[in-house]
Amino acid sequence: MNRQAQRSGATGVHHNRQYSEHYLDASSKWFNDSSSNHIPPLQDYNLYGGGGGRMYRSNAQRSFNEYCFDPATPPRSYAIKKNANGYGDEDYSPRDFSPGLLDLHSFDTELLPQITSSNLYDSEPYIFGKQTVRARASENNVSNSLAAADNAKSSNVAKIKVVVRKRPLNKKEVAKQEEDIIDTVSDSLTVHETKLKVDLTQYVEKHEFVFDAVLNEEVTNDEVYCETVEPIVPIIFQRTKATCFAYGQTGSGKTYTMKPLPLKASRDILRLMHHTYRNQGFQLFVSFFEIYGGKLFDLLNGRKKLCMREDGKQQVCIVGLQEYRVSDVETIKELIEQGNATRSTGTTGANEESSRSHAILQLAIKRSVEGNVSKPPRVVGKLSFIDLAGSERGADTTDNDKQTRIEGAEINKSLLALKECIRALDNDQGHIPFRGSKLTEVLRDSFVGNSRTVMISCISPSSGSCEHTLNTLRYADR
Ligand SMILES: Nc1ncnc2c1ncn2[C@@H]1O[C@H](COP(=O)(O)OP(=O)(O)OP(=O)(O)O)[C@@H](O)[C@H]1O
Repeated sequence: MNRQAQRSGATGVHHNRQYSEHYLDASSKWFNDSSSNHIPPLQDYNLYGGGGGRMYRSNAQRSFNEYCFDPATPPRSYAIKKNANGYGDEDYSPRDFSPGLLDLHSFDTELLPQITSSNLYDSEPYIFGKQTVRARASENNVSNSLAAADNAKSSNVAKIKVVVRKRPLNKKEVAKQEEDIIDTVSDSLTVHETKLKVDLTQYVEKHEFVFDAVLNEEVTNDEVYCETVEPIVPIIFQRTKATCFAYGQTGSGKTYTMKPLPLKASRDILRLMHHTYRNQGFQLFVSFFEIYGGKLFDLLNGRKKLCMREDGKQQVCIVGLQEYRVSDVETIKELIEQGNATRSTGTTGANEESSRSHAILQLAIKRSVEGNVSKPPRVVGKLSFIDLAGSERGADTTDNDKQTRIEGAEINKSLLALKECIRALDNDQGHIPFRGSKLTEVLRDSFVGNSRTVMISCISPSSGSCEHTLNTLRYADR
């Protein structure tokens, strides 16, 4: 009891310390400094209900949609047409889609060549007429310095960041009188593992870990976003590919953590596109697929089976994957909801099955080559969100059911391969072992070149999950 009380005290201290600093940072970045603020303030940041939203609401002044109007976007009624099963299908007009990741004649999986800040803003093909050029000159100067600031910021964003998120005890755990065995203080945490001696007396073994950030059970989804994805959003305009994934046992909070992130990121991306990078020809595309039993399924196209190929330049392409060009938050929200619904209803026993698949949502920023709109746009940067299969599923290899064993082995393979790739990236190894699994092959282009990786390790605080929690923390430990 005493220990428990002390521990919650420590957690509180950590929370205050960490986030009082963060709020200062966030406020100066987002709304206090309105003169240099390149992203307009948010109106409602709490769509999924998980976040506190307290950082943003009081300062909202303008409707976000003011910045998001793009006549090239198909009407929303076009974007989401569902059949009787609730899946999107052939009702879509082909004109609503990009060519898909595998258009062998497109440059889709290739990055645009380096664009310096100055020519990024001087690029005339997007400007219609000389008067407009002059009128926009001063605007562009401002944008120039803002982009330069983004460039400077990008060099400060760590190549790999590992964050641990502890969820609160749930009702079931409380009913079973399970204890919270995790202490968090600042960026470190301690697991108190109860063990038995040979004479059956109990003792507690402490396991200490330090990470780039430790988020305790009081931390909201908004705060998770600020700590993880928000810093990398501006740099995907600077030819960077970034990956954010959640790792942890089933029920540890991976989906709860990951679900709001793409929408929050899309809002910021659109805000940058319509403000800092206005008239620069950037386009945003969304795709959403899952890897289940080593096979790929399109979550925005009725779980259509997809296949992966490598082109002559060893660029990975996903044949037939639908990508939607989007320019407003509402459409993105609907696409994400559609994908999530497809993920869980596409197989029997929603939760059970969702923990056996890896869901990958990608936000790609593209731009036409040298302003030539007749050519397919090229990828400038990409942000991938991955809700991984439950980590303990990889251990299902002893299950009697053959299918479960095969799935378990596949998950095991992909999680190990992912860890190997991250380790290789972390050590700046020239060779990244992508071929270890479908998951890492699909992510190949997100790991090469200028990349950023954020791993969110989700843990349950309960004594009953101690072994899984230790496994998760050891996986995340660098
Ligand atoms: N930080 C949190 N605060 C409050 N509730 C949480 C938190 N994290 C998770 N939960 C709740 O715990 C339950 C399990 O979470 P979630 O479905 O995200 O787990 P998961 O790791 O994605 O599981 P699976 O691998 O089976 O998909 C959900 O009901 C979720 O709402």
